Amino acid sequence: MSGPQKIMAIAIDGPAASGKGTLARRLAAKYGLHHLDTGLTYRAVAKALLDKGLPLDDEAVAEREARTLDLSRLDRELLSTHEVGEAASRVAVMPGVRRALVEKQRAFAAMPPGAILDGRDIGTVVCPDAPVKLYVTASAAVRAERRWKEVVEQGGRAEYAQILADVERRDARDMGRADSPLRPADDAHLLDTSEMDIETAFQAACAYIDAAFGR
Ligand SMILES: Nc1ncnc2c1ncn2[C@@H]1O[C@H](COP(=O)(O)OP(=O)(O)OP(=O)(O)O)[C@@H](O)[C@H]1O
Ligand SMILES: Nc1ccn([C@@H]2O[C@H](COP(=O)(O)O)[C@@H](O)[C@H]2O)c(=O)n1
Repeated sequence: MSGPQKIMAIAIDGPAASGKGTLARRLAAKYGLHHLDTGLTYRAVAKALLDKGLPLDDEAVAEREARTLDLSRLDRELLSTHEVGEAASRVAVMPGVRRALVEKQRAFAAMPPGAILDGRDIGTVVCPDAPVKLYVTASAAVRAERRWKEVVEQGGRAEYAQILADVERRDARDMGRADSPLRPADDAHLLDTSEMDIETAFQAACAYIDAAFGR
């Protein structure tokens, strides 16, 4: 008789536009794991407030939205706007919102055979016992350029200087908040992709994960 199935959890954190989502999606496909972009959960709460004309600074109201969030209904395309991202980083400072979302994220992480979660506090708060933690980063200038290219390739208009200012403001808010600030977990593996393309970053992450799991 086989014992209980071992759950494999991989935690990926990093600042805005560092490439953690791109990496997490590819790693989930390679290792056959579920994937949750936890940024979408904060974005969904923010969008619900915006759509209903509710204030972004009322914690009780925002927590109520967070408690009713259905993780199976996160629509990346609808949630990807700049306005929603900004609003998400404002509701993400609220402990009540974080508590509600972290409960849901932990339940997701416990699904067999395992999951990859990416965000800002996965290795430090959501899955502190994850056997593999990656902290993906790149300089603010490189991240802003990646985001600028993304917008232009999708047919949008963007000012590089404006995007750089947005990236820096988001970093300051995410790293400076009192509850669950963005920082690498003490046992996280640092992956600075400033000088890596997507494929090189993916191969570096796979090499680290395979070594951690003794493959
Ligand atoms: N190593 C890389 N080299 C060049 N471009 C990259 C690299 N990694 C990701 N990108 C590109 O940078 C952009 C941002 O990547 P991605 O959305 O994965 O970042 P993120 O950290 O998940 O951002 P956010 O937290 O803001 O959602 C995307 O257009 C992606 O294709
Ligand atoms: N684990 C997380 C994930 C995200 N946030 C906040 O949400 C904002 C939007 O996230 P994106 O990754 O989709 O850009 C982000 O700026 C954070 O404020 C978080 O706090 N914790």
